[in-house]
Amino acid sequence: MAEPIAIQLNGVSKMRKRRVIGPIDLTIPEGYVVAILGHNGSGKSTLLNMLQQIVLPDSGEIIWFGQEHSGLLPIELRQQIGFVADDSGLEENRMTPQEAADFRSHWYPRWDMKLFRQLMEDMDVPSDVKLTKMSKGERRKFEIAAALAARPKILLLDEPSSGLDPFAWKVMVEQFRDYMEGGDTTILIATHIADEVKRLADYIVLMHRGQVLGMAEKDLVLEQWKEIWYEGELRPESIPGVVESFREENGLIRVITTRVSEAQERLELSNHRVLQIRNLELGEVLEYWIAGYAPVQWR
Ligand SMILES: Nc1ncnc2c1ncn2[C@@H]1O[C@H](COP(=O)(O)OP(=O)(O)OP(=O)(O)O)[C@@H](O)[C@H]1O
Repeated sequence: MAEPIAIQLNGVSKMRKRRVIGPIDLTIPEGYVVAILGHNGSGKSTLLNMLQQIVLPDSGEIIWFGQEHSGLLPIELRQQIGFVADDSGLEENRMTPQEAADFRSHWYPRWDMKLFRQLMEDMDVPSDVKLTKMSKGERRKFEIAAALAARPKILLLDEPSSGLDPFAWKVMVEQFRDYMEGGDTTILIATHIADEVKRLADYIVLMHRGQVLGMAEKDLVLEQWKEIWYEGELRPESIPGVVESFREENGLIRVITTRVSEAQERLELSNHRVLQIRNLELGEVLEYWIAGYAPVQWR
């Protein structure tokens, strides 16, 4: 049976002053965490804001759980979408966290006040301070707690850990993981934090200059790219999957390959000694992906 789809974007685009975002074609399967990655200004927030209808697309269609909606999204659907925006809204500024939670509980039918209070306690957020008087990190923690307490089916997170200290970051990651275990929630998370991607994401979507370059399984992205150092004269071009090679000052050859087992076999069969193999870091892989070397297994 085909996997249920949470969100499908068909040719969605938005004209910005400096660049066009899109047209974006993207299918987000239900029940997974999808990390949206890309350089500053690549269009991640615009994409999330278009989903949330904070920004209206100029063209294209967005299909939610198999249904297209023209105009504003129906209330029943909006109530299933949680959002942690890049910058917090103003309307709750003069409220304390509890007042804001009471306010939101009227909007979200599945609101869980017990969970809200528990998360606020776990993240050590002051409860008697107005939101506007909170530090950036405290406010962010409140937004995360409130987004989860709404028990959404879809959670849109725009750099949720921005401003969090490492301890709060760990608690946040655990909360998202716990929440995911409980059901079929779909999370879209725009982030620059490699550890967040490693610990949370199932899939990676890479954006570059307004375009979606592709979507791939995180494990594939992190496991496929290797750097190999070897001794000998074998020409790097004859090694499978090599995308770049370097001759080191000590005479060793260093190659970057996406087909490590075949590369190793080729080296062993021709009696070349492999001295070291390392996984590329996420940032390095993304740069190769942007340069045109996409992960081989596409969705
Ligand atoms: N409100 C706006 N009005 C006009 N242009 C905008 C607006 N918001 C963003 N842009 C432009 O749209 C492009 C994409 O911006 P966006 O904020 O979506 O990128 P991003 O990938 O989220 O970046 P970052 O990693 O810095 O948060 C940029 O060129 C930006 O200057």
